[in-house]
Amino acid sequence: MDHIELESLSFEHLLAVALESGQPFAAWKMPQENTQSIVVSLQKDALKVSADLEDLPNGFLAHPFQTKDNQAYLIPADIYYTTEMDHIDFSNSYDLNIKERVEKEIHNFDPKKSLKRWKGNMLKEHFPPTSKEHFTSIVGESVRAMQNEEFTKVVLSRTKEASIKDDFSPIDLFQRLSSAYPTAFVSICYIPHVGLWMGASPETLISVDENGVFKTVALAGTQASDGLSPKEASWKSKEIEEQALVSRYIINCFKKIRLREFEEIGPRTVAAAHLLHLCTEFKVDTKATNFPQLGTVMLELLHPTSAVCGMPKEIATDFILQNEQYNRSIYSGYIGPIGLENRHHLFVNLRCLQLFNDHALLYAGAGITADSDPEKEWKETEIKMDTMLKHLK
Ligand SMILES: C=C(O[C@@H]1C=C(C(=O)O)C=C[C@H]1O)C(=O)O
Repeated sequence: MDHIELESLSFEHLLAVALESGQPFAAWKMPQENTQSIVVSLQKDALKVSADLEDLPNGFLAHPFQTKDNQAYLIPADIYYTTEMDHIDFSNSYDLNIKERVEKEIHNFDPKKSLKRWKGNMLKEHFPPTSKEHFTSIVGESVRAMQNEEFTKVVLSRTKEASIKDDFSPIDLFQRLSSAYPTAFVSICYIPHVGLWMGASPETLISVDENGVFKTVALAGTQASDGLSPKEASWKSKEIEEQALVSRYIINCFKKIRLREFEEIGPRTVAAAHLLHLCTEFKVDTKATNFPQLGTVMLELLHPTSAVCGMPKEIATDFILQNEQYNRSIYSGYIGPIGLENRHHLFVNLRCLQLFNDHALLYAGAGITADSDPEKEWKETEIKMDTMLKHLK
């Protein structure tokens, strides 16, 4: 990496430049950390890649829920900056002319002016939002199929429109989410043809830290916290079974690769915004097990987990594709930084929304089993959407 020193540069300044530019970019804040980071690509489009963490350039990866070619979008870190740095890193692959032009653009940009241009880069249309009638009817249909033992679990999701004010600023929303949700992965990412997405995810799909420690979690079961702390929560057998199913799914993935040296912690109750979930954490020391590529291997095996898809995976996927009547795009896919700071951290893209020029589209789903009640599952998607909705206004 080469770098330029910039006086009076702020994270928000760079985020504003990226947002107005129409270039692919992503900015984020990790759970339990205050640092905010941003990568910007200097190419017009994101790269289409297979999610091979060992071979990819550093950047931000975004994988849809479902794809025909199993490819992810990569926003390479041509420009990288965090609130811990006193300079911007430029990837070596660009010549001096481009660096100077970009540097000038950043200097001349007035971040105090209200942002408008970004709206012109938004997608123009989307599938109609899901009606309550449709959602509850497909939940009912899946419950009947599960009572007939056709499958065990399916996660059904839906969308909802919410208006935004004329002077709505994605940057202000990012800052509100960052301070409201210290334990979430707060992110904003723009990919041409995929759109501008923002979210506050509570769920790691996989991470590999700078010491080679691999982690994944089984997160499922949902209740409104209603003022209860995680320690005070109690769970019904439906949620306990639903979460155990996700844990079993992960253990099965370890079994497929004959990996026995994993540590299992939980299940415990964890808080995510105003919600509580059950969570089991799985850890592997990839150095001690001599398995440096475990992150890539598990990513391929895990996604989509039964926390967002179902069991068995193929039947649940078919049920989702045939019944939801919209395209999930990167909702319930995975997103996150790879390679930067010598670590990878990919999160399930949940508690998120997609921005259009005059409104937002919220996404949420709920795990359905043979015991589910359609009305309650609708309610569960409503309270999940509140994570973003509360801060949109
Ligand atoms: C599908 C979502 O969340 C997932 C489903 C959960 C559940 O069914 O209880 C809980 C946490 C997440 O793994 C979502 O937020 O949209």
